Amino acid sequence: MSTLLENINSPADVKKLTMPELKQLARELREFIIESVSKTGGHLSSSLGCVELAIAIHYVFETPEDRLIWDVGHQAYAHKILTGRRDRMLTLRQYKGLSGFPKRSESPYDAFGAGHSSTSISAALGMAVAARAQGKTDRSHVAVIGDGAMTAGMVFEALNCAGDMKDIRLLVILNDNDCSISAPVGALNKHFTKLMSGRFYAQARDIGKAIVRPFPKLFDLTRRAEEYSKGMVSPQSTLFEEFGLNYHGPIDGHDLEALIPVLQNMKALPGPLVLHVVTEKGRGYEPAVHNPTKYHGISPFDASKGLVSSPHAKTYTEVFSDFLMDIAKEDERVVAITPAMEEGSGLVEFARTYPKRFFDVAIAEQHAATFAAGLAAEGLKPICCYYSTFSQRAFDQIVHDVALQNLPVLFAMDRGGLVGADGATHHGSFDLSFLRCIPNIVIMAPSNENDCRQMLYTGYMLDQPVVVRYPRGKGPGVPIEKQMHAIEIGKAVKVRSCGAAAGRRCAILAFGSMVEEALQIADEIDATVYDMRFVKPIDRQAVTEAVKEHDLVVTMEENVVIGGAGDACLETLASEGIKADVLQIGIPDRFIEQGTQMQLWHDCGMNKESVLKQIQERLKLEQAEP
Ligand SMILES: Cc1ncc(C[n+]2csc(CCOP(=O)(O)OP(=O)(O)O)c2C)c(N)n1
Ligand SMILES: CC(=O)[C@@H](O)[C@H](O)COP(=O)(O)O
Ligand SMILES: [Mg+2]
Repeated sequence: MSTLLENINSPADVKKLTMPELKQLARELREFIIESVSKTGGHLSSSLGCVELAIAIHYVFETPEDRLIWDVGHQAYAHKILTGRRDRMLTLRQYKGLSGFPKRSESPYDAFGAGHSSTSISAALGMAVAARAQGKTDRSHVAVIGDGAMTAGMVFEALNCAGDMKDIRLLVILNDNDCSISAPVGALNKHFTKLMSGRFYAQARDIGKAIVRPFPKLFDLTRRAEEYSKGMVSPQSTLFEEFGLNYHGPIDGHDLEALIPVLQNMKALPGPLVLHVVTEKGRGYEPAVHNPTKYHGISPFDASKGLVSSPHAKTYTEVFSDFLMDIAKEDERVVAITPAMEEGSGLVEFARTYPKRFFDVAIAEQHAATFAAGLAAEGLKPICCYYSTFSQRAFDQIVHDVALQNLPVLFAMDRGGLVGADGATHHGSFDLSFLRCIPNIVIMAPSNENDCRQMLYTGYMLDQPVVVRYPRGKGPGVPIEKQMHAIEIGKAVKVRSCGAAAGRRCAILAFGSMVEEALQIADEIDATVYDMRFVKPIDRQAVTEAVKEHDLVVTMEENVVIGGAGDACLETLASEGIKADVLQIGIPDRFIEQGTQMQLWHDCGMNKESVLKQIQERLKLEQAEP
């Protein structure tokens, strides 16, 4: 039987539908998303919550001419499906497939790329100002942003700027599902909760329906919409109004009969506007409604059974989590900070056991670093947990507030390297480069689970800023010593020596996640391998020794080559006046898309076979030289 969804190839097809058909479309979209994400994995709960929003926006606005921006972009699956990408949804987040986020190069309907949160209002404002400058006075600019994403400082920078501009066409849709990845935190959430009080919510629905027909002339419409908004807002002023934006809502974000007329009316209004919609994360899939956090970002699963967890070797995140629990028990000065990544960073048990020593500061990476600096300045032992990619936001705070004052903040830097399906926006490709240049910081990169634990302990013991950087997922599975001990700072370990009979001698200086692969390569060509352990301070002795005793030195790291750990080796050699043949393996100077970690290593020339080939070519070349 042919379904409505099968005949939707663009928003123009959505516009032709009647209200009952639009409702039917919402049901079909949900079924499709559940079925499709169960095969590909992805951000299920958030996308299920945005089905009606996507339908209503495409029904009312003239996308792609009207600009639509999804904040973070993890909730945009319905948008992707409605804008001609239904047939490719099974390639979502796969190598060379559809991105899990909106992406300008993927579709003209993706007005702005995303992945990191809280950028949508700034970008939409920029577009609105550009439209004004170009005389495109009819063009609308819509930013859809979640209650979680609203907590980031950047949003307030954007609102501060927007509220002062009355002659632009900007509509911010606050998609409030009372949930970030974890439970929402902070004062802003309380403000939203107040606005969601039942009385105003009910009123909004009625008004939304009341103004659906007949459409009044523009002037009347504007006046009525203004009155309507005044009637809807709570007696106390909303934060948005204080910023100078015209606030409407809250309304039911699953009620197409309310959403569509309200959006139609707001489309006609000038100036910066906010529409507050209330949605349910995971809507339509009971396990996700019941546990939206668990179903926020998921691997493929059996939709009939839901997610089933199976026993597995410890991930680096779990190793960190165990360390944190052990050290927190010993030292009550230990506190942990996360910018909204409690689950992903392995902090659930700590938060439950030590609620007063746990700080989810919402999506506020910058604040997290300076907050940690303040805690450290007063003698606490803050452990600040970042995903590498999100720590990019905190660069100045790490430099100016932590490192410059040499404060003992331990940064647990998770997801260092290529993360897989989230792709270009989420790879932890740059941290070694941008952290290594900061004075006072010690940077360690474990090559296995036990080193990770001991390095975290070493970092905790030091009286200065420390980064322990580890990858997403599992390590090689070595036994983990319960006993913790500090390791020698700046000391590499030679983990394999090439045999006396080796011809052209090769040494691999490997960092973190690349050590295991370096050992496999070394077995094939009989090479020496150093587990460098420290990116800063680099083990100068190991680097010079490797060069003196070998014909070729190879550096291997899961970071961009530019400015990375390999460059630290080259700088050492240059400062000693030593010339050497060094082959640098790492992430090349381009953005890497999504795929499995293995596919991406291959793509970057970092997998075993490609590295072997590069080494062999270099060794042959050397041999050929007189
Ligand atoms: C800068 C940054 N920090 C952290 C994240 C991880 N992250 C992705 S979605 C999300 C929660 C967003 O909550 P909300 O905006 O309310 O969207 P919902 O999933 O509830 O629809 C977080 C913390 C991110 N994408 N970007
Ligand atoms: C959308 C977003 O930024 C997060 O949900 C991210 O996808 C989580 O990644 P992990 O799966 O590595 O925790
Ligand atoms: Mg939310």
